[in-house]
Amino acid sequence: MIAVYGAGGVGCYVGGRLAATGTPVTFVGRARTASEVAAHGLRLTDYLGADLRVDDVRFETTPTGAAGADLILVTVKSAATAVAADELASVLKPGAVVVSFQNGLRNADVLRERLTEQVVVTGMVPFNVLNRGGGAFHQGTAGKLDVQQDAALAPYVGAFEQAGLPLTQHDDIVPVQWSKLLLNLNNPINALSDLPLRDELSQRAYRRCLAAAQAEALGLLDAAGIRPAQLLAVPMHRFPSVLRLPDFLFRRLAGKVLAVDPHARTSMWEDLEAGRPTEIDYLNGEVVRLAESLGRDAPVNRKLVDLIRAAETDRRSWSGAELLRELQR
Ligand SMILES: NC(=O)C1=CN([C@@H]2O[C@H](COP(=O)(O)OP(=O)(O)OC[C@H]3O[C@@H](n4cnc5c(N)ncnc54)[C@H](OP(=O)(O)O)[C@@H]3O)[C@@H](O)[C@H]2O)C=CC1
Ligand SMILES: CC(C)(CO)C(=O)C(=O)O
Repeated sequence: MIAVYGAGGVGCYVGGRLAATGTPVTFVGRARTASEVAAHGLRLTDYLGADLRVDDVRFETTPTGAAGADLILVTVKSAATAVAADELASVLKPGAVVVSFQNGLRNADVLRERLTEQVVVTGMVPFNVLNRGGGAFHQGTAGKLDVQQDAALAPYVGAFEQAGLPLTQHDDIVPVQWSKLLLNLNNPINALSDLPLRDELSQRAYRRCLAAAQAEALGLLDAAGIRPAQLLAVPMHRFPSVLRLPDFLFRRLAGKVLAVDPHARTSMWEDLEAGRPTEIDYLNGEVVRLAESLGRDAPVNRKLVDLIRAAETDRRSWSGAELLRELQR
């Protein structure tokens, strides 16, 4: 049996796709999600036109829902990982395989520290999941699932393939995680813009903010000897120059980036909207930490951390020009 621990956007979508193709899945999450799913079942759609339903969903609201699971997909937000790990430690059987399908760099380590009798594998979800409400979840952008190569995953490879979400196994997942983090540097910009991703990325001023955050991070990664993996058609080190292009050229050369669901936003926008703490410390905060470890500074990413911290208590929306000015100060 597979358990999803933290059944929200990513968990309901990935677990739902597995369940829709006949894999037994138990979802563990909050009561509000449980009642939505009890009322409507799960509906999983994607940008390619897939439209799947799961009517009979096993949804539990206590950690014991994961007891007996052979594979556990952890999909809580980063700040909730330590608590989830402690809860899992009290119910999981020895030898169970736990995959972190979370953003950031350190969630799998947090799980590993606490789940000493289980096998913890680092994973990464490259695509966007939109929670449409009423048990409906939509994959808005392309991408498969990335994981650290591990023999313990062998029994589950077929199920993911059948679900249309094959696992790409990597010898070293760290450069993949850093590349995803470079993309996630947009999360605070998107959240501060208060716009859907497509509208935000259509505007050069916001893209210049992202280019500044990425260029800063890329310089630090270079100094640290870390080479981010290539996730999309363009190598990561060329992203800032593509982002800085005028709108008409950007549309022509990187139009695919804008072919995202018109309603899709980042998970950080969802957190601000719901009044929850964000993952800013685990995303742009990692760039600030990397700078500190090198005896350097990361003023653009530090400013984005500060702006999101402020927005967590007192929210306002920023135009692209305003945000760019603030980051250049
Ligand atoms: N959304 C997206 O498009 C993408 C997100 N990601 C990453 O995936 C991870 C998950 O994100 P996302 O799915 O958006 O997050 P969500 O907030 O939608 O889902 C997480 C769910 O887990 C619940 N939860 C937290 N702690 C526990 C617990 N101890 N037991 C049971 N349930 C718990 C949360 O409830 P509560 O809110 O009450 O804490 C929430 O309902 C993050 O790291 C995110 O950055 C990666 C790619 C895309
Ligand atoms: C896929 C992406 C980059 C944007 O939705 C994301 O990871 C997030 O929202 O956290």
